[in-house]
Amino acid sequence: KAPTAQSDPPRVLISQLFPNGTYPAGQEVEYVNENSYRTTSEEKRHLDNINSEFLTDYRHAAEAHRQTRQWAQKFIQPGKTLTEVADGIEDSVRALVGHQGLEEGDGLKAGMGFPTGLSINHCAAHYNPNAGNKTVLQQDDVLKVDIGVHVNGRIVDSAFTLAWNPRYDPLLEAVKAATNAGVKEAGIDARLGEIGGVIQEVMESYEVELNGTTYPVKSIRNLNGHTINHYSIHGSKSVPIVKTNDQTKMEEGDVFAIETFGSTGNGYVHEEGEVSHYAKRGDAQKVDLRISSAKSLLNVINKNFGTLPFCRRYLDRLGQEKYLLGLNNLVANGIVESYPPLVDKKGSYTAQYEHTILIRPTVKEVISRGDDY
Ligand SMILES: O=S(=O)(c1cccs1)N(Cc1ccc(F)cc1)Cc1ncn[nH]1
Ligand SMILES: [Mn+2]
Ligand SMILES: [Mn+2]
Ligand SMILES: [Mn+2]
Repeated sequence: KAPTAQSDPPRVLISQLFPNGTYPAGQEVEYVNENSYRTTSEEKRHLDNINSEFLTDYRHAAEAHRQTRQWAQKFIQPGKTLTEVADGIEDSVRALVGHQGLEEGDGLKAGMGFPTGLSINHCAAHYNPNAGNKTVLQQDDVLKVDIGVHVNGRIVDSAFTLAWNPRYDPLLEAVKAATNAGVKEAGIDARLGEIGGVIQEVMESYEVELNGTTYPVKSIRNLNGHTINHYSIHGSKSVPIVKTNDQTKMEEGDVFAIETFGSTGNGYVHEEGEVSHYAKRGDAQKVDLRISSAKSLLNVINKNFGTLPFCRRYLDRLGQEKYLLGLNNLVANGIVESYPPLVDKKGSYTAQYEHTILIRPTVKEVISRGDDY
């Protein structure tokens, strides 16, 4: 008899839990003021209906995201290694969307949208444990869990923060509230700089006391939300998390990742440490590669990831060995972009919350909304 509930760890296909192929909608929020006509407009509803595959794939990926993260929120505890956490999350996502990603091209059908972000304390983003990493989660750590799930290239990019010492609660509350304020402000014709101002206002109304010193929570001013395109995790528009005079407006059909970061440090990150995250550039021009290992590696990247970001562990699981020289050559040639860890100052603590929202013709849909965040 087909299972009707998710297992622990999650291994039941989402498509099995929703057999008639209709997946749960995210949080749908009506547009307001001069855009309120869109709720009932025939033309806008038509535009929505001809986009039904897009919507189905997005809702499919979002349900896999929610079920994986709700398991992860219980599984992730001090004493676990980052490798165990990354493997647990990625095994679940791939099982739920039905693609292990081991045959050529399988990972392009559905699977991880990008490397699982597992960034600790002053590290805010783009950290994933490379092979041999022995890092064990500690009681006083602040861990950002940033999970990407895609179905047919429709990427859900959503993140949350875990901490086990209650002293960090105000930091996590600040960032959760700031992200929700940004999500609320978003909509058709919303100006990106204005959204940044709303986010910063909420974020910086909090403070956190650590070891007898009170720190104001700062928005990390050089991190931002972004548009998401088909098989592409970062599009042209960036959503600032501090006030700017960017008058660019959100438009019908856009997909945005609204992500905010709070910090007890400088409120500014720089690139530092060993790289795990890579992605083939969308605009990579043809280059005749001299190093054969670079040639064969580019082949593997094209067949398994396309322009989806990947990490070293994803190459390891495909059986690739001694690929670093080739990988660094692809980076040096501008064919592959590297994304080093992004860190604030040593000793500081950073937190992140992120949602993916669809600016649909008729309604704003917070596709990654769950009852957890
Ligand atoms: O910082 S980004 O590079 C960016 C690009 C333009 C505006 S923000 N980045 C996109 C990305 C890049 C590489 C990845 F492996 C995964 C994602 C934001 C992000 N990282 C995690 N979640 N969201
Ligand atoms: Mn498959
Ligand atoms: Mn993310
Ligand atoms: Mn993002």
